[in-house]
Amino acid sequence: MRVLTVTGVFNVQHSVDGGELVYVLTQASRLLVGSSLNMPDPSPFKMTHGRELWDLNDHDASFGNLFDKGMDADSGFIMDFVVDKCGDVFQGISSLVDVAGGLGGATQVIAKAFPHVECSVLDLSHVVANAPTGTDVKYIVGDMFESIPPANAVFLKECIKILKNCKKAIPSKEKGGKVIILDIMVGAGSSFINGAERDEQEWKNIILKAGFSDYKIMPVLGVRSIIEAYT
Ligand SMILES: C[S@@+](CC[C@H](N)C(=O)[O-])C[C@H]1O[C@@H](n2cnc3c(N)ncnc32)[C@H](O)[C@@H]1O
Repeated sequence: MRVLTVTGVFNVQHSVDGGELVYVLTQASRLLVGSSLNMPDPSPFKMTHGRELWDLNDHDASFGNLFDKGMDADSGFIMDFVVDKCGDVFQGISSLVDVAGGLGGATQVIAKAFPHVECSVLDLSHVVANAPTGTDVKYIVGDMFESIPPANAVFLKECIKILKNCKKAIPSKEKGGKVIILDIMVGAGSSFINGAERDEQEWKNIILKAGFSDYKIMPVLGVRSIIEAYT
């Protein structure tokens, strides 16, 4: 809700009795609302397609392809800003694996900007099958829940479920190891992931709970930030 408030979809008001915050529609979000505000369960996506998003990607090749290309385009766009504003993050790294990196839109930008970094993408077989060939990026088929190939740095964009696995794949901070997370952050450091909002304190909790000892946050563009986590 905080993301939607910052981006103008809702306004926040205090309730008349001064108690809980109340979210109200803005002129923009009124355009999105039909006759009812009730959100159906199962989700509209599942009702339309018969499966949740991630399920469909695997079962419908043309939909999966479209989704992967969309993510790829978004990664290419945002990574130009990351390299420009937070390029230091990739200095001193010798190898990097982009976990669940899709078609490698982000990794391709990193590989071009930092040719000394040996870059790989880890993703599922049906995604890697469509990955570009003839580039400096290596594509690895694998399951991030099982294991992550060892690298100096692990890169995650919009996929933080497997932080503990990522920690196992990198060396210590002293040896240059880090996990680099690119995700959405709003306002004074809160973020939105798969429907959950996280402010800086919540990020800190997640990172420390995953066993990391320290972290650093750098804003990139709009609501996106880079978060570095160290062992
Ligand atoms: C939201 S997309 C993100 C793609 C890419 N990181 C980006 O931002 O452009 C999620 C990716 O996770 C991959 N994925 C899902 N489950 C996975 C698993 N168990 N192991 C490896 N990759 C997985 C999907 O195939 C998909 O490419």
